[in-house]
Amino acid sequence: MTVRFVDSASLPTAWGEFDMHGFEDAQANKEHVVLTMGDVGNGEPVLARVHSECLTGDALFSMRCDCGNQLQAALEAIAAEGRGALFYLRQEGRGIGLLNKIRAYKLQDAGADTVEANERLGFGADMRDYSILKPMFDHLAIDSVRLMTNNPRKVQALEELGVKVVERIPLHTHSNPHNEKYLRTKAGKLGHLFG
Ligand SMILES: Nc1nc2c(ncn2[C@@H]2O[C@H](COP(=O)(O)OP(=O)(O)OP(=O)(O)O)[C@@H](O)[C@H]2O)c(=O)[nH]1
Repeated sequence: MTVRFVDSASLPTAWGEFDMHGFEDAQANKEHVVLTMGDVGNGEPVLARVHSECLTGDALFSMRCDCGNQLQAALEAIAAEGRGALFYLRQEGRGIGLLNKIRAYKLQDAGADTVEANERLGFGADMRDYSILKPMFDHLAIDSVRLMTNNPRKVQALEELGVKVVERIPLHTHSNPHNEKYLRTKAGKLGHLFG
């Protein structure tokens, strides 16, 4: 893994002023970003969100998933505390990429669920690799977090990297007719904790 810190700048947002840190994975040709607020390196557990890229949900207002709402809720929660970190990982489509996600959506339009669609395309249900987080946590001197997620595998992945997850904070957003099946499948097949 060759992720390296590149640079920082301020990022004013609707939820307040964040510091934006760039990381480059030259090997994978990926650029990742971390937004922080407050002193995250002081040894106290950090309110954190590890968010995988979802262009459709995060930027194009899609209601097929819960990604955009979770992203906003996480930034709001960090701003409300005045301290925290959002790790925005370029792992679109649970690691299969944007074009394959569009192919997966087409299969879902024809009746497949989100896991079956991945499998029909020859992928596992979740192709993400969280090891890219390690150099980011090290650079920011964060070793323990209160993690906003419904995904127990994310908690496990961080623990395996040596980051202590002192608390898992559920991140539930409103469902809608377009994402109900997707959320049911995440709970039923991917182990996400809802309710
Ligand atoms: N392959 C595939 N990826 C999807 C689909 N819907 C959303 N995604 C991707 O799923 C990922 C969701 O990432 P996160 O919100 O960080 O993680 P999560 O596993 O849902 O867990 P939480 O922390 O509880 O949100 C993003 O990369 C989305 O692009 C889908 O139907 N198929």
